[in-house]
Amino acid sequence: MTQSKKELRKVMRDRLRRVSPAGQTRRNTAICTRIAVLPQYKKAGRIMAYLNMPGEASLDGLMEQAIREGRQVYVPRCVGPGRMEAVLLPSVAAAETGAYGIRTAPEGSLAADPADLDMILIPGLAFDVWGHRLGRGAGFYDRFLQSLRPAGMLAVAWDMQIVPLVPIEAHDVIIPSVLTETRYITQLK
Ligand SMILES: Nc1nc2c(c(=O)[nH]1)N(C=O)[C@@H](CNc1ccc(C(=O)N[C@@H](CCC(=O)O)C(=O)O)cc1)CN2
Ligand SMILES: Nc1ncnc2c1ncn2[C@@H]1O[C@H](COP(=O)(O)OP(=O)(O)OP(=O)(O)O)[C@@H](O)[C@H]1O
Repeated sequence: MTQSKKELRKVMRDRLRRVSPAGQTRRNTAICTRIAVLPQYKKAGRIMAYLNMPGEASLDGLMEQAIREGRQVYVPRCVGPGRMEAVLLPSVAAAETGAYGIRTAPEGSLAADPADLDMILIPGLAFDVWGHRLGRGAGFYDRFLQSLRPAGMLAVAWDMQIVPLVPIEAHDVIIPSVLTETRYITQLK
């Protein structure tokens, strides 16, 4: 791994730690509202989102709403070194603590065929306007997204996570669109 990825992770962790709970809530509410009105989201019957770790935008409100609307919502479950699955979440309240202390779907939840997902909402520590993503350094999303359609992928972040340039390596998957509380940056035509 390049040293600069490591350095940027540290900078981002420090920056994200400083956001007040009220500031987080305000940003998260705006983000959930903005995703909910996207045409692509409105059409999506099978959505992969994520249960946030500290310093990530929370999609809990959006996921609850989507489940109430009868859509299938999936979240990551770590199943091996660098390998994850998308497992069906019956409700946000039903989430249990899994690997790395991250909430995930209860034991025995069905895994999706990743190719069947209409939309994949992707967390990260930092993104740039070219869709480069800095993750937590285990390569879970790079492997998971490797052979999937870019059109269904949407990165989700707070404004402060958009940086001038994310250092990338050959295996890094480009995420064609990024949504924040104020911006929607897309490479898609
Ligand atoms: N909300 C959420 N869920 C997710 C991810 C994510 O980024 N966000 N993941 C996306 O990948 C997977 C989990 N990935 C993780 C990767 C690393 C660490 C972690 O704790 N890393 C250590 C350093 C490890 C090391 O280098 O030895 C650390 O951050 O201190 C945690 C989760 C699956 N679920
Ligand atoms: N498609 C892949 N095939 C094999 N190895 C991979 C692949 N993608 C990433 N890796 C390996 O995984 C490790 C972590 O990659 P990287 O630093 O890009 O993770 P990340 O995207 O920041 O993490 P995460 O997706 O877990 O948030 C690297 O050592 C890389 O070589």
